[in-house]
Amino acid sequence: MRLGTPASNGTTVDGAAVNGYGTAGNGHRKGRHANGIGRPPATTAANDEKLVVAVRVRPLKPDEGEKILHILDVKTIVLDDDSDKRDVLRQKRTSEKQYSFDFAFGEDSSQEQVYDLTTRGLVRDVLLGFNATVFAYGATGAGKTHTMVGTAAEPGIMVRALNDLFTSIAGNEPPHQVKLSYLELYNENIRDLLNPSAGFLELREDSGPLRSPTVSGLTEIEATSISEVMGLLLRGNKERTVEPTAANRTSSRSHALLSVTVTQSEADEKRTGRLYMLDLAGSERASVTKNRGKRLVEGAHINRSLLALGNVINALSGAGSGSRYVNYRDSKLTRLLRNALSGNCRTVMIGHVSPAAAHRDETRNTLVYASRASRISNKVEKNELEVNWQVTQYRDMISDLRGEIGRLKSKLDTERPSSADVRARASGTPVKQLREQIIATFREQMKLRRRLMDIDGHLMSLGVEAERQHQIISHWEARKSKLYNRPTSRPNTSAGAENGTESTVHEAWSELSYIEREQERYVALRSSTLRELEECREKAIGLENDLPEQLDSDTEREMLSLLIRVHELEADKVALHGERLVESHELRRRADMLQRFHRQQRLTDEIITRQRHIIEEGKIQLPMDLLELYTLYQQEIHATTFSTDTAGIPYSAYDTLPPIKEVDTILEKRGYTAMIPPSADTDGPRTSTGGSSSSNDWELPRLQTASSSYGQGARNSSRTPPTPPPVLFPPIHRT
Ligand SMILES: Nc1ncnc2c1ncn2[C@@H]1O[C@H](COP(=O)(O)OP(=O)(O)OP(=O)(O)O)[C@@H](O)[C@H]1O
Repeated sequence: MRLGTPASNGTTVDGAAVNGYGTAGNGHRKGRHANGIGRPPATTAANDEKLVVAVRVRPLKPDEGEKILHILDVKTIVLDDDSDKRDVLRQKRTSEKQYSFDFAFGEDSSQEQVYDLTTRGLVRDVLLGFNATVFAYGATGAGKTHTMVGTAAEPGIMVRALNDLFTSIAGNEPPHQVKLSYLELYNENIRDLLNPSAGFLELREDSGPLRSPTVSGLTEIEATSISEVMGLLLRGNKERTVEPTAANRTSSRSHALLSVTVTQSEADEKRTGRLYMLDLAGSERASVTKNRGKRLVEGAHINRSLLALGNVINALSGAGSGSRYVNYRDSKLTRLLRNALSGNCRTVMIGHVSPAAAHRDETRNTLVYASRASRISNKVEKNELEVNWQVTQYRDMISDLRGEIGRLKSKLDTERPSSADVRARASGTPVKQLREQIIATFREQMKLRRRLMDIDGHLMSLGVEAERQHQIISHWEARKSKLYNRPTSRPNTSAGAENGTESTVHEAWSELSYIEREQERYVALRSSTLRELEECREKAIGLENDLPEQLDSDTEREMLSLLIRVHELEADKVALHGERLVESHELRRRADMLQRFHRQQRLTDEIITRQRHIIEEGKIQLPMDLLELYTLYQQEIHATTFSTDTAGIPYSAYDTLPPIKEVDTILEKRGYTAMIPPSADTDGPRTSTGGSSSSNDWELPRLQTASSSYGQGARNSSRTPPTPPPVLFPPIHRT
């Protein structure tokens, strides 16, 4: 079954429509919510929701010696990183590095503080119908289990969240349904912690375009009280694979995922939110854990899955140049977390570090990892709220009208009790038949319209997904220079992939084939639905045309016209919903396109800049026409100097533009000189922020080479010592 859904037969439901892992909570309604919290309709389309990143420092143990970490303020951690001291050239530089996060928790932070600032809000969101995830990351022995599970005296996030949840829903009408599932991922095998005898469970992906993860046969238990839910949690925790290692006497050797689903049903509405709480196994170095044999194999699995998670975080955070394919398939952990990291879910990551000098490397890695993670943003589709809110308004209007019809109906009955003939006709005559036929055709129309809307929505998702796959393929082709050297053709799938990148492209092609087949199927479905709808509409018009001749009184006419109006409004409501959906899809498509253009532009700028350095260094005489083109290009740069880029960052390329004297001269003649700032050394070594940590393993090498001396430094090389290269315009990684 899909992770966290009650189905037990392994079947899946369409993520967008029902309860897919990581998909948006789906029951929204107007005004007050069940927990009494009112939420105004969101006014934006899909919102970029940054992943919230917190880091917690565990207390230093008595035998751990020197401390290398301290908390500067509520957001900043300072690491005394002596790695630079080993570097003779950098010995004079400060060895302290600052890392900033959404929250920094010191050694004396309490379980309550950590819960309040990281997870309490998520519980509220889940009750509003959103999905949310909180996960603990860090080296082995850094305090993850302490934060997530805790002890009886100091309960952790899982216990507090469940407590909060039950307190919030107590006494609510209609009552909430709370379901719990708890699994562990041990050596790439999934075990049901609530039913360990079930053996290893299979992780599947459903057939929808979102490919939502589904764990086949996972138990989901309904809990009606806090004591029941605590019993389940305790039971699950006892089943976790925990072993002593040299680094931690009670080291969790598995990743544990607790999923809590909260549903509230009222009339025909259903609101579902999910909270995922994840205690990851610790990243570790064999030399620290002194692991051998089985422990070493476990460690390798843990590290592999965490590396895959690191790569996903790296790719999602946009590190390196250009867009990168986000490969979730390298481990079950990333496949399980796919929607939590990239989908429609609010996510909080709590990094854990030890303050001891002995764990310096692990600590630095975690801090860099967490810095990367803080660049990720998730799209949480609040727009659904807005659409649903408007739909609810229509529904209110319709129910008002229905009330009016009821009143009219009784008026009709009471005002004409004496006329037996009229009564007889009203209860079994053409007017009644007509009315029923009209209702039936409208209902049919509604059904068809809804179907059409679903089809359109699905087709659009497929279109967006196809575009994404095309993008992956064209990146790969560009990298391989295939765009220029040979015609594009689909790789021979039977030949097998040569390397990791190619296998990614093979996946993209197969995904694309699947999408194309789906598109064909849905286009055919759309045409037949449209045909049916047209027939139904014609039938309704025919019935309406018959009406006036059959009606005897003004009240009857009024009643029927109101009836029709009700259905018209219902039709408008569905159409509005559809249009909104179309708009939000279109916005997403355009945002993707803009991003793509933006990346292209940055690449072009980078290429031009590099070429200009070569020209500068080689003192190459430019042909006049190229000089003219450079001049035009420079003018364009001027024109956009004070504009804003798509990410809202003022786009100012000129301050980093390496000057070409001839172009500058031409510009000067055209009156632009005043706008050219002096060439500045803007890319000096940055050592004091986490995001720019030089010890970042994931960062791709910068495009400019350290050996190239250019700009002011190059031209004045006889007078001044070489300076570090300025940032080329515009920095590519700023997207
Ligand atoms: N904030 C804290 N306050 C007090 N004790 C802590 C804190 N954090 C961790 N500890 C203690 O440190 C030890 C290691 O912590 P814990 O087991 O939570 O680490 P872990 O990161 O989950 O390790 P592993 O990945 O090996 O499971 C435990 O004895 C725990 O009680």
